[in-house]
Amino acid sequence: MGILNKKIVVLPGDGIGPEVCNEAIKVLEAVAERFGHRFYFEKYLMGACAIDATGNPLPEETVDACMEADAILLGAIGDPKYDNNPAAKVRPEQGLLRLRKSLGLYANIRPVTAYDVLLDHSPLKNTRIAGADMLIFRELTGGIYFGEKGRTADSAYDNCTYSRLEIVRIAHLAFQSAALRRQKLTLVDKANVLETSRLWREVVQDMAQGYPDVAVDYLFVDNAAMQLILNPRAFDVILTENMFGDILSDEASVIAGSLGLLPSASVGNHVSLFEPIHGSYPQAKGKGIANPIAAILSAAMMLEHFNLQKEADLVKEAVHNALEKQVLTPELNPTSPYSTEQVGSFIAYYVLEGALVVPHKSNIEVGLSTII
Ligand SMILES: NC(=O)C1=CN([C@@H]2O[C@H](COP(=O)(O)OP(=O)(O)OC[C@H]3O[C@@H](n4cnc5c(N)ncnc54)[C@H](O)[C@@H]3O)[C@@H](O)[C@H]2O)C=CC1
Ligand SMILES: CC(C)CC(=O)C(=O)O
Ligand SMILES: [Mg+2]
Repeated sequence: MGILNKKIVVLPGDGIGPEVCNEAIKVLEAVAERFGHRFYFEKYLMGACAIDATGNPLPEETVDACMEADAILLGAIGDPKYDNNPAAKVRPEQGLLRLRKSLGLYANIRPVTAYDVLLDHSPLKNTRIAGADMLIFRELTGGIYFGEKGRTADSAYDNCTYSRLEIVRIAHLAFQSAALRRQKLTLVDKANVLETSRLWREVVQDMAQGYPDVAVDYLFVDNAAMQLILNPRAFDVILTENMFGDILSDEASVIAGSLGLLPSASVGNHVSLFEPIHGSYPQAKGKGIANPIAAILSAAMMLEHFNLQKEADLVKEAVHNALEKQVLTPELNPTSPYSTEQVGSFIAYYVLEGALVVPHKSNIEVGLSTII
């Protein structure tokens, strides 16, 4: 792959979103410098910051810029002033949902890996978590988050609808991925109760005949929530609808070690979007304690999307090195002295310079003038 020019729209959002985005950009700039690529970053508003500035959680110019981009990097959106006000008419989350729908981002892909290097330092070493490695395909533009909603003084409803087409298109991606991995696909649904889940099961059963090498099994979501913790190594590819995927992937982040470690890619028919699976973690805003690795690994997924596999592998290697050298934010080690920015700089430095022997102040605080 030659030298690439790419325009990346950045939606930092709210809370810790801007902090983790800055670290992902720092790492992408290190990749660009090392390999000669040109990445152009343009920041736009979405979420609570956009409501504050324009009254709209997803301004028109943000959608237009996203449509024109080669890829989108998103931090996170959300603010307690809306979460704690059930009567709010405009909400940051509406911006994110509308963006996903406008860009047709129907598949959200969330890798979950148990990091040996973290387990080595943990009482969880040699437990059932070790070796877990799965990929969650979460449907992202249908289901209950997008159905008709209503409210009276004493009642409320949210409708859940799925069409065959919405299931087929993401199921193909999940089957193709399973075929390239360990040939196992688990559909998670609630087909004992929900009509939509029965449609998911019918469609996936039909499609399984076209993928004879992939073993398919079916789990009700309540059982799946338990099996994820009990026997995470049993999972390879998980395919599920929007809300179940949202909930199960946050649960699965505990297998990796922290919500701050899990990246994602959202794909559809046009531009793709890359974002950590976590939210805006408002309690941590400005404290320098947010883990930037989920955002950095989302940037690595973006590099894979650009077919820059060598570059993506280097970023992942740099993340492993940081975990191995215990350059961690405090949720992974409460005694760790490293901030969001220092973890990001350490990873960027590795990308720029290659292997480091020890985490030393000089590797983290200085020598980075070209990328920070
Ligand atoms: N994609 C998005 O932009 C999402 C936005 N949200 C929004 O975020 C706001 C906060 O929601 P919460 O339910 O508190 O979820 P959250 O994901 O922001 O935080 C939940 C917990 O996960 C941990 N955590 C999250 N990110 C972390 C990081 N980078 N490093 C270390 N620990 C981390 C913290 O312990 C935190 O208390 C809400 O307004 C919500 O609507 C929630 C999920 C996704
Ligand atoms: C607005 C929410 C659906 C965001 C969320 O929790 C997620 O995408 O994981
Ligand atoms: Mg979520």
